[in-house]
Amino acid sequence: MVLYDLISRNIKIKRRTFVALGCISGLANALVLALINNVAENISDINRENHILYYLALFSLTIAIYGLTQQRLMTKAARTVERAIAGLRVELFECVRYTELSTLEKIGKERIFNTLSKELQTISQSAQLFVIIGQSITLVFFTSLYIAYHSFVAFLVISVLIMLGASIHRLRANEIQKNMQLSFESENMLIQRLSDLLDGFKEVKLSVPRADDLEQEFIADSTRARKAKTTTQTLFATDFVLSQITFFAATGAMVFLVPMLSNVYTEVVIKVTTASLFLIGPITSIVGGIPIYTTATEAANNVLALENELKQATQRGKNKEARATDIRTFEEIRLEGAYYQHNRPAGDRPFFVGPVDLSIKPGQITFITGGNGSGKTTFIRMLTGLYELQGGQIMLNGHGVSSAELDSYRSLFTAVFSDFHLFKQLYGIRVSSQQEIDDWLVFLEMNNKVSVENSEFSTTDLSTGQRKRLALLSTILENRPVYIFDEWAADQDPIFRRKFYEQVLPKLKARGNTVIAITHDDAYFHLADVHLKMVEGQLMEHHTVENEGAPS
Ligand SMILES: Nc1ncnc2c1ncn2[C@@H]1O[C@H](COP(=O)(O)OP(=O)(O)OP(=O)(O)O)[C@@H](O)[C@H]1O
Repeated sequence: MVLYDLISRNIKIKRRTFVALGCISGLANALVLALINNVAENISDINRENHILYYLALFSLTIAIYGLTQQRLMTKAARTVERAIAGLRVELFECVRYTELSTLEKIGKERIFNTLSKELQTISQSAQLFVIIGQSITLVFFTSLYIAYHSFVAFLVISVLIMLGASIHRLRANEIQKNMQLSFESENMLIQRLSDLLDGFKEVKLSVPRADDLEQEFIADSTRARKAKTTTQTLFATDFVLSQITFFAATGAMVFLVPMLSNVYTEVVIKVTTASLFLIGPITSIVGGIPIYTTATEAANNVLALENELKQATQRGKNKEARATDIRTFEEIRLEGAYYQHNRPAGDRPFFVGPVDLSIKPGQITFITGGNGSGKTTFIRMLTGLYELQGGQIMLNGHGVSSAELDSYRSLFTAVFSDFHLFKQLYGIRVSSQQEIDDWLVFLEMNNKVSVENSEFSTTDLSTGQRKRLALLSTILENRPVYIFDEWAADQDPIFRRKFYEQVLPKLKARGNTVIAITHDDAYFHLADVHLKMVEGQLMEHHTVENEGAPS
């Protein structure tokens, strides 16, 4: 049901149309059986009375009705499921978009990739299966009615055996689900190992032991996935064989058992036996479809679990319609007792930043220094609202920023993080003049390498320092009130580094922009209006630290 609920929650499924089409095609299918039985039984009479053409026409008409309704049914099912999947894809994308950074860090990229690609595809592949299973159930129903009409005892025997077959499957459903979950988790790990290989390809190429270890881990995960999948498939295969045996037992019961249990004529035995043989197709479809259905149900469970986790702790997720407003100016950003603690594995020493009390004024240039792991990046994420504070608050122009206002608050900032991502397309940046872009490209000494056309960089296949210049250009074109740079100049040559500190930052300041830069370039410390230092999660004025002789 979870699968049906997931598919139907955003689109209106025309159940009546599906049921009507399914009944017609199932009935037509059963009629084919009745016609064949009838003609075979009375062939000499039919020939004698010249009725063969009449039966042939009826037979053709029944097949045509079956073909048309079946085709409509399958097309409709595919359309419905694909529309639902497309909606789900966008919904999950939005869930990721609206979730918090801390939630995303907890969930991990691999699971999101796996769910958005493989799991949705699994659900999509099950579309035709719904029809085939639905239609097979209809056919089993009509054929059973046909059998019941001729012999109620035969009908009872068939029903008992079909129920027996279904119970065998139900008994093992838990074990199957457990193994499917195990294979999903192993596949997430496989994606992580593959990302390690691709993202760290250079490092892997340089070190055979690293490559060996990575491959060993990959093989171990792959073996785990294989074992879980093989166990699942073995369970399915046994189910399949048992259900086939049950079915053969049912057909055998028609000739061996039914005549013993009731006084039926030979022609009735022939009819119910033929009818039960006619059940082979639909019952095989149902039993064969169970693995796909179960896999798709498990995929639906994984989609829902991910969606729930993404939505958790996302207050704004509930209110997506309330779009953030762009804030283009501010008088003061103040942190009051701001505090954030990272989730750490049990037993690890907790790490927290804060409480931080700080005031940032427009046009100010603030430098933040501090040792590795002292909490500078964490602090920047707190300040920009990327991490929701666990204590204290952010005050904007004297008013506390609520959770619901965080999206708007974040629009104050633009940033080049140390692990920045360069978007080839200038998403969300509306530049009024091409001249402005070209001028900046010249200023950043990138005009001979890159051009911007249709809001897109002509290339991003550049050196790290050059890519950082393009990331800087994107932020400049964005023109937000506050600029965040996390060790921006670390990858620049000395000449451009100087240009960054002595020309770019003053240019931004002259434009009225505020700059907060994490930096270790002590040659330029004098350019800062405010100089702060982070020491083990505690933010303090730089001279205070120097006076106390704290470690750097
Ligand atoms: N996502 C995370 N989950 C758990 N702990 C984290 C996470 N990110 C950082 N930490 C921990 O927080 C501490 C501070 O990290 P942070 O990145 O803020 O330091 P930093 O001063 O920016 O360091 P660096 O100069 O090396 O970039 C580190 O001890 C780190 O282990």
